[in-house]
Amino acid sequence: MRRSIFVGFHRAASKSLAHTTFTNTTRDKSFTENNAVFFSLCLRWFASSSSSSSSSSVTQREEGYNASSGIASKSSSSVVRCDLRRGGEKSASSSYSHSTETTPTSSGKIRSTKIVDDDMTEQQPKKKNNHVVFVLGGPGAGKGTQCANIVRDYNFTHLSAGDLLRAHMKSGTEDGNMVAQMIKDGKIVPSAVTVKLLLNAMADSKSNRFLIDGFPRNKENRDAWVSEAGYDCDFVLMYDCTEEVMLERLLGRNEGRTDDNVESIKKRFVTFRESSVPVVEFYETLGKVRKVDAIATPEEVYEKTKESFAQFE
Ligand SMILES: Nc1ncnc2c1ncn2[C@@H]1O[C@H](COP(=O)(O)OP(=O)(O)O)[C@@H](O)[C@H]1O
Ligand SMILES: O=c1ccn([C@@H]2O[C@H](COP(=O)(O)OP(=O)(O)O)[C@@H](O)[C@H]2O)c(=O)[nH]1
Repeated sequence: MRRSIFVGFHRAASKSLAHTTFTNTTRDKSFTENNAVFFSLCLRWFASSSSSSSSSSVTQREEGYNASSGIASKSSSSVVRCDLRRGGEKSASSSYSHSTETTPTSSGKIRSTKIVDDDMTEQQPKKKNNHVVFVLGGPGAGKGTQCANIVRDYNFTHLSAGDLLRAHMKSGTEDGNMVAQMIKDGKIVPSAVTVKLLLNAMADSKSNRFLIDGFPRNKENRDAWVSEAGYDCDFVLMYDCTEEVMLERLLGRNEGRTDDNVESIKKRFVTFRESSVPVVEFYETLGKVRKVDAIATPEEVYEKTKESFAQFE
């Protein structure tokens, strides 16, 4: 990691020098040359300091960089894994900060992507043969209904994050009680809990095709997933529906759920708008979203859905 920061710094410095050299007037050339000497000394100092573990100033530089870019260091990501094994009680916001796009400067972006990639390949061997489709859409959009069709026709295993959480809340543990209250309030359960449940369910399955229904519900969920699973989804299947239609469907669902009442539904809609829509938008920037109009009949919605699964026939 230090090496990649050094390379990034070297590139940024070289770029800055090149820019200065080609744009300044002759009068400024001596200043530019002095600058070059200064930068060169800095680089030498930086390189020698990087190789010495006792240099506090370089460590501060590195920590400061990580803090501003939101990149978890190697040591912090291993702490997260320990927490997951223990039961994931740590709050999601403090556990996960892996990200590739939060770095404030453009030169930082290049460096941060490299660091994340290094961490992934070194610590998280990718399970390249797993296919994961995230199934998203507002509450009541018809995700579960369509997942049942996909499972029947394309040999996928359906993992509903909501169902896993509802089973967990019945455990009677402190964690389970917390989940029960969060579901009633339409809040998003900490990523550590949900990711652990999902990965455990996947580990128990012989399948390598998974429909993960109702997850990730926010960007933090997604980052936690990538951090722990070591890979992202193949694509996101997004069921697009109006709140009016979803409300009607939810009130007619009759599955005895604690959150299918008007008060909870309104809260779930707010959570969906504020937290889940942004994660869909994030995946849109990656070109991974396949949107399906969910207002039509279940059969019509499935006809559209099938277009995304041709590769799995
Ligand atoms: N296209 C559709 N048209 C009408 N009702 C639907 C449609 N899709 C699902 N439903 C019904 O709406 C309710 C919510 O569907 P569900 O699949 O449970 O949604 P989600 O998993 O997105 O919360 C269920 O009662 C289901 O039978
Ligand atoms: O990844 C998830 C999935 C679900 N939930 C919680 O479980 C509830 C029900 O989710 P589910 O997907 O079962 O139902 P939907 O609201 O989509 O119909 C949500 O409102 C959240 O409180 C969560 O916190 N994280």
